[in-house]
Amino acid sequence: MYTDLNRPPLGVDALRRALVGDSPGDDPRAFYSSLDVVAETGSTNADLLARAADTALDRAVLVAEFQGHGRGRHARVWEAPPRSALAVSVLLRMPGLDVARLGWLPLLTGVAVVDALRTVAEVDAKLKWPNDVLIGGRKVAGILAEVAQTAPVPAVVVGVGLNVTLTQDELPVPTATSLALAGAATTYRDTVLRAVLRELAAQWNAWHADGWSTESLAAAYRARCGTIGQPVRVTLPGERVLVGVASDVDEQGRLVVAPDDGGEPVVVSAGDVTHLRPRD
Ligand SMILES: O=C(O)CCCC[C@@H]1SC[C@@H]2NC(=O)N[C@@H]21
Repeated sequence: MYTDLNRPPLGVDALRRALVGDSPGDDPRAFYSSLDVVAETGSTNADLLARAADTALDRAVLVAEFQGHGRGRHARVWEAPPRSALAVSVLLRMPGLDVARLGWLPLLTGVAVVDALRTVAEVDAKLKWPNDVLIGGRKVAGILAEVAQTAPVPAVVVGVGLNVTLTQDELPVPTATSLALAGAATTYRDTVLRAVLRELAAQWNAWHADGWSTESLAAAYRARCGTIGQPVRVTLPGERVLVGVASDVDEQGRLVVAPDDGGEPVVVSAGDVTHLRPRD
Protein backbone atom coordinates (compact mmCIF):
# COMPACT_ATOMS: atom_id res chain seq x y z
CA MET A 1 0.00 0.00 0.00
CA TYR A 2 2.79 2.46 0.87
CA THR A 3 5.04 3.38 -2.02
CA ASP A 4 8.24 4.48 -0.29
CA LEU A 5 9.26 3.56 3.22
CA ASN A 6 12.81 4.85 2.76
CA ARG A 7 11.93 8.32 3.94
CA PRO A 8 14.27 9.81 6.54
CA PRO A 9 13.31 9.68 10.23
CA LEU A 10 12.98 12.82 12.35
CA GLY A 11 16.16 13.93 14.13
CA VAL A 12 15.00 13.81 17.72
CA ASP A 13 18.22 15.08 19.34
CA ALA A 14 18.38 18.23 17.23
CA LEU A 15 14.66 18.84 17.75
CA ARG A 16 15.11 18.56 21.52
CA ARG A 17 18.06 20.94 21.46
CA ALA A 18 15.99 23.47 19.51
CA LEU A 19 12.75 23.27 21.47
CA VAL A 20 13.15 21.88 24.98
CA GLY A 21 14.30 24.05 27.88
CA ASP A 22 16.02 23.10 31.14
CA SER A 23 13.29 25.07 32.87
CA PRO A 24 10.66 25.64 30.20
CA GLY A 25 9.61 29.24 30.08
CA ASP A 26 8.56 32.14 27.94
CA ASP A 27 11.15 31.80 25.22
CA PRO A 28 9.47 29.96 22.32
CA ARG A 29 12.87 28.39 21.55
CA ALA A 30 12.81 26.52 24.88
CA PHE A 31 9.12 26.35 25.72
CA TYR A 32 8.62 22.61 25.92
CA SER A 33 9.43 20.28 28.85
CA SER A 34 10.14 17.15 26.79
CA LEU A 35 9.99 15.91 23.22
CA ASP A 36 9.69 12.24 22.25
CA VAL A 37 9.49 10.63 18.87
CA VAL A 38 8.08 7.11 18.67
CA ALA A 39 8.27 4.93 15.58
CA GLU A 40 4.67 3.83 15.85
CA THR A 41 1.68 4.24 18.12
CA GLY A 42 -2.09 4.22 17.90
CA SER A 43 -2.66 7.91 18.51
CA THR A 44 -0.36 10.54 20.02
CA ASN A 45 -3.39 12.37 21.41
CA ALA A 46 -4.63 9.21 23.14
CA ASP A 47 -1.15 8.53 24.56
CA LEU A 48 -0.80 11.96 26.15
CA LEU A 49 -4.40 11.99 27.39
CA ALA A 50 -3.82 8.67 29.15
CA ARG A 51 -0.94 10.29 31.06
CA ALA A 52 -2.47 13.75 31.54
CA ALA A 53 -2.60 13.48 35.35
CA ASP A 54 1.22 13.49 35.44
CA THR A 55 2.13 17.16 35.94
CA ALA A 56 5.68 16.46 34.76
CA LEU A 57 4.14 16.16 31.31
CA ASP A 58 2.99 19.77 31.14
CA ARG A 59 4.24 21.12 27.80
CA ALA A 60 5.33 17.64 26.72
CA VAL A 61 5.52 16.95 22.99
CA LEU A 62 4.89 13.51 21.52
CA VAL A 63 5.53 12.80 17.85
CA ALA A 64 4.83 9.55 16.00
CA GLU A 65 6.41 8.48 12.74
CA PHE A 66 3.28 6.41 12.16
CA GLN A 67 -0.13 6.22 13.82
CA GLY A 68 -2.29 3.13 13.44
CA HIS A 69 -5.43 4.76 14.86
CA GLY A 70 -4.92 8.50 14.40
CA ARG A 71 -7.97 10.38 15.62
CA GLY A 72 -9.67 13.15 13.66
CA ARG A 73 -12.51 15.51 14.41
CA HIS A 74 -16.07 14.14 14.48
CA ALA A 75 -14.71 10.67 15.43
CA ARG A 76 -13.08 10.27 12.01
CA VAL A 77 -9.75 8.54 11.45
CA TRP A 78 -6.59 10.41 10.51
CA GLU A 79 -4.27 8.38 8.28
CA ALA A 80 -0.86 8.94 6.76
CA PRO A 81 1.92 6.62 5.57
CA PRO A 82 4.98 6.27 7.82
CA ARG A 83 7.46 9.17 7.86
CA SER A 84 5.55 11.21 5.31
CA ALA A 85 3.48 13.36 7.63
CA LEU A 86 3.76 15.02 11.01
CA ALA A 87 1.65 13.56 13.79
CA VAL A 88 2.36 15.61 16.88
CA SER A 89 0.55 16.23 20.17
CA VAL A 90 1.30 18.72 22.94
CA LEU A 91 -0.08 18.69 26.46
CA LEU A 92 -0.86 22.16 27.80
CA ARG A 93 -2.43 23.52 30.98
CA MET A 94 -3.69 27.08 31.17
CA PRO A 95 -4.10 28.06 34.83
CA GLY A 96 -6.49 30.97 35.27
CA LEU A 97 -8.16 30.43 31.91
CA ASP A 98 -11.95 30.39 32.08
CA VAL A 99 -12.95 26.93 30.74
CA ALA A 100 -15.39 28.62 28.36
CA ARG A 101 -12.32 29.90 26.49
CA LEU A 102 -10.59 26.52 26.19
CA GLY A 103 -12.17 26.20 22.76
CA TRP A 104 -9.80 28.89 21.51
CA LEU A 105 -6.77 26.62 21.87
CA PRO A 106 -7.37 24.62 18.66
CA LEU A 107 -8.03 27.89 16.82
CA LEU A 108 -4.79 29.35 18.19
CA THR A 109 -3.03 26.19 17.04
CA GLY A 110 -4.48 26.74 13.58
CA VAL A 111 -3.03 30.25 13.54
CA ALA A 112 0.35 28.82 14.53
CA VAL A 113 0.29 26.15 11.79
CA VAL A 114 -0.68 28.71 9.14
CA ASP A 115 2.13 31.05 10.19
CA ALA A 116 4.67 28.21 10.27
CA LEU A 117 3.69 27.04 6.78
CA ARG A 118 3.67 30.53 5.31
CA THR A 119 7.11 31.19 6.76
CA VAL A 120 9.12 28.03 6.15
CA ALA A 121 7.15 26.32 3.39
CA GLU A 122 6.26 29.60 1.62
CA VAL A 123 2.74 28.42 0.80
CA ASP A 124 -0.48 30.43 0.92
CA ALA A 125 -2.01 28.53 3.83
CA LYS A 126 -5.39 29.59 5.23
CA LEU A 127 -7.80 28.32 7.85
CA LYS A 128 -11.17 26.78 7.13
CA TRP A 129 -13.28 27.20 10.24
CA PRO A 130 -12.67 25.97 12.81
CA ASN A 131 -9.13 24.70 12.23
CA ASP A 132 -8.53 22.89 8.98
CA VAL A 133 -5.44 24.25 7.25
CA LEU A 134 -5.91 24.58 3.50
CA ILE A 135 -3.63 25.34 0.59
CA GLY A 136 -5.47 26.25 -2.62
CA GLY A 137 -8.69 24.97 -1.07
CA ARG A 138 -7.23 21.54 -0.21
CA LYS A 139 -6.63 20.32 3.33
CA VAL A 140 -2.97 19.94 4.29
CA ALA A 141 -3.36 19.79 8.08
CA GLY A 142 -5.99 19.08 10.71
CA ILE A 143 -6.10 19.82 14.42
CA LEU A 144 -7.80 17.92 17.22
CA ALA A 145 -7.89 19.22 20.80
CA GLU A 146 -9.09 16.93 23.58
CA VAL A 147 -9.55 17.81 27.25
CA ALA A 148 -8.63 15.69 30.28
CA GLN A 149 -10.43 16.80 33.44
CA THR A 150 -7.35 16.79 35.64
CA ALA A 151 -7.55 18.71 38.97
CA PRO A 152 -7.21 21.55 39.70
CA VAL A 153 -6.67 22.65 36.08
CA PRO A 154 -7.80 20.68 33.03
CA ALA A 155 -5.12 19.51 30.63
CA VAL A 156 -5.63 20.00 26.92
CA VAL A 157 -3.93 17.76 24.40
CA VAL A 158 -3.73 19.48 21.07
CA GLY A 159 -2.79 17.31 18.12
CA VAL A 160 -1.71 18.34 14.64
CA GLY A 161 -1.65 16.06 11.61
CA LEU A 162 0.18 17.59 8.64
CA ASN A 163 0.70 15.99 5.25
CA VAL A 164 4.28 16.65 4.18
CA THR A 165 5.57 14.31 1.47
CA LEU A 166 2.44 12.30 0.63
CA THR A 167 2.06 11.60 -3.07
CA GLN A 168 -1.24 11.98 -4.91
CA ASP A 169 -1.88 8.24 -4.57
CA GLU A 170 -1.28 8.36 -0.84
CA LEU A 171 -3.79 11.11 -0.05
CA PRO A 172 -6.60 9.80 2.15
CA VAL A 173 -9.25 11.81 0.24
CA PRO A 174 -9.19 13.71 -3.06
CA THR A 175 -9.81 17.04 -1.28
CA ALA A 176 -6.51 16.72 0.64
CA THR A 177 -3.02 17.81 -0.36
CA SER A 178 0.53 17.67 1.00
CA LEU A 179 3.30 20.24 1.17
CA ALA A 180 5.12 18.36 -1.59
CA LEU A 181 2.08 18.43 -3.87
CA ALA A 182 1.51 22.12 -3.12
CA GLY A 183 5.05 23.01 -4.25
CA ALA A 184 6.31 24.01 -0.79
CA ALA A 185 9.76 25.56 -0.40
CA THR A 186 10.68 22.78 2.05
CA THR A 187 9.40 19.28 2.67
CA TYR A 188 11.99 18.60 5.32
CA ARG A 189 9.83 17.42 8.21
CA ASP A 190 12.24 18.52 10.93
CA THR A 191 12.14 22.11 9.65
CA VAL A 192 8.36 22.11 9.44
CA LEU A 193 7.93 20.54 12.89
CA ARG A 194 10.32 23.00 14.46
CA ALA A 195 8.46 25.93 12.88
CA VAL A 196 5.04 24.62 13.97
CA LEU A 197 6.15 24.08 17.57
CA ARG A 198 7.89 27.45 17.78
CA GLU A 199 4.84 29.27 16.39
CA LEU A 200 2.59 27.38 18.80
CA ALA A 201 4.79 28.41 21.73
CA ALA A 202 4.88 32.04 20.51
CA GLN A 203 1.09 32.20 20.10
CA TRP A 204 0.53 30.53 23.47
CA ASN A 205 2.95 32.96 25.20
CA ALA A 206 1.24 35.95 23.58
CA TRP A 207 -2.18 34.70 24.69
CA HIS A 208 -0.91 34.08 28.22
CA ALA A 209 0.71 37.54 28.36
CA ASP A 210 -2.63 38.98 27.21
CA GLY A 211 -4.34 37.44 30.26
CA TRP A 212 -6.10 34.86 28.08
CA SER A 213 -8.07 37.69 26.46
CA THR A 214 -9.63 36.66 23.18
CA GLU A 215 -9.62 40.04 21.46
CA SER A 216 -6.17 39.93 19.82
CA LEU A 217 -6.43 36.19 19.31
CA ALA A 218 -9.73 36.60 17.46
CA ALA A 219 -8.15 39.31 15.30
CA ALA A 220 -5.20 37.01 14.49
CA TYR A 221 -7.62 34.18 13.68
CA ARG A 222 -9.82 36.37 11.43
CA ALA A 223 -6.75 37.54 9.50
CA ARG A 224 -5.90 33.94 8.57
CA CYS A 225 -9.38 32.51 8.14
CA GLY A 226 -10.48 31.93 4.55
CA THR A 227 -14.03 31.04 5.65
CA ILE A 228 -15.03 34.57 6.68
CA GLY A 229 -16.72 36.28 3.76
CA GLN A 230 -17.25 32.96 1.96
CA PRO A 231 -20.48 31.38 0.78
CA VAL A 232 -20.62 28.15 2.79
CA ARG A 233 -22.58 24.99 3.34
CA VAL A 234 -22.51 23.86 6.98
CA THR A 235 -23.59 20.38 8.02
CA LEU A 236 -24.75 20.81 11.59
CA PRO A 237 -25.05 18.04 14.19
CA GLY A 238 -28.13 15.98 13.33
CA GLU A 239 -27.32 16.41 9.61
CA ARG A 240 -29.24 19.72 9.35
CA VAL A 241 -27.72 21.77 6.52
CA LEU A 242 -27.24 25.52 6.60
CA VAL A 243 -26.35 27.49 3.47
CA GLY A 244 -25.31 31.12 3.64
CA VAL A 245 -22.39 33.48 3.93
CA ALA A 246 -19.94 33.18 6.83
CA SER A 247 -19.73 36.69 8.25
CA ASP A 248 -17.48 36.40 11.31
CA VAL A 249 -16.32 34.44 14.34
CA ASP A 250 -17.73 35.57 17.69
CA GLU A 251 -15.95 36.04 21.04
CA GLN A 252 -16.11 32.29 21.65
CA GLY A 253 -14.66 31.36 18.28
CA ARG A 254 -18.03 30.24 16.91
CA LEU A 255 -18.84 30.83 13.24
CA VAL A 256 -21.57 33.35 12.44
CA VAL A 257 -23.47 32.57 9.22
CA ALA A 258 -26.01 34.82 7.47
CA PRO A 259 -28.42 32.28 5.93
CA ASP A 260 -29.40 32.55 2.28
CA ASP A 261 -33.08 32.35 3.25
CA GLY A 262 -32.77 35.83 4.78
CA GLY A 263 -33.28 34.61 8.36
CA GLU A 264 -31.44 35.77 11.47
CA PRO A 265 -27.66 35.05 11.65
CA VAL A 266 -26.93 31.55 12.93
CA VAL A 267 -24.10 30.99 15.43
CA VAL A 268 -22.42 27.64 14.75
CA SER A 269 -20.40 26.00 17.51
CA ALA A 270 -19.89 22.62 15.80
CA GLY A 271 -20.32 21.60 12.19
CA ASP A 272 -18.63 20.62 8.98
CA VAL A 273 -18.03 23.59 6.69
CA THR A 274 -17.70 23.43 2.91
CA HIS A 275 -16.44 26.50 1.10
CA LEU A 276 -18.65 27.05 -1.93
CA ARG A 277 -15.83 28.89 -3.71
CA PRO A 278 -13.65 25.80 -3.66
CA ARG A 279 -10.21 27.33 -4.40
CA ASP A 280 -10.24 29.46 -1.18
O1 LIG B 1 -9.90 15.71 11.74
C1 LIG B 1 -8.98 16.54 11.78
O2 LIG B 1 -8.85 17.38 10.91
C2 LIG B 1 -8.02 16.51 12.93
C3 LIG B 1 -6.90 15.56 12.69
C4 LIG B 1 -5.90 15.55 13.82
C5 LIG B 1 -4.85 14.48 13.64
C6 LIG B 1 -3.75 14.58 14.65
S1 LIG B 1 -2.35 13.58 14.24
C7 LIG B 1 -1.65 13.86 15.82
C8 LIG B 1 -2.80 13.81 16.80
N1 LIG B 1 -3.05 12.43 17.22
C9 LIG B 1 -4.25 12.01 16.84
O3 LIG B 1 -4.71 10.87 17.06
N2 LIG B 1 -4.88 12.96 16.15
C10 LIG B 1 -4.09 14.18 16.07
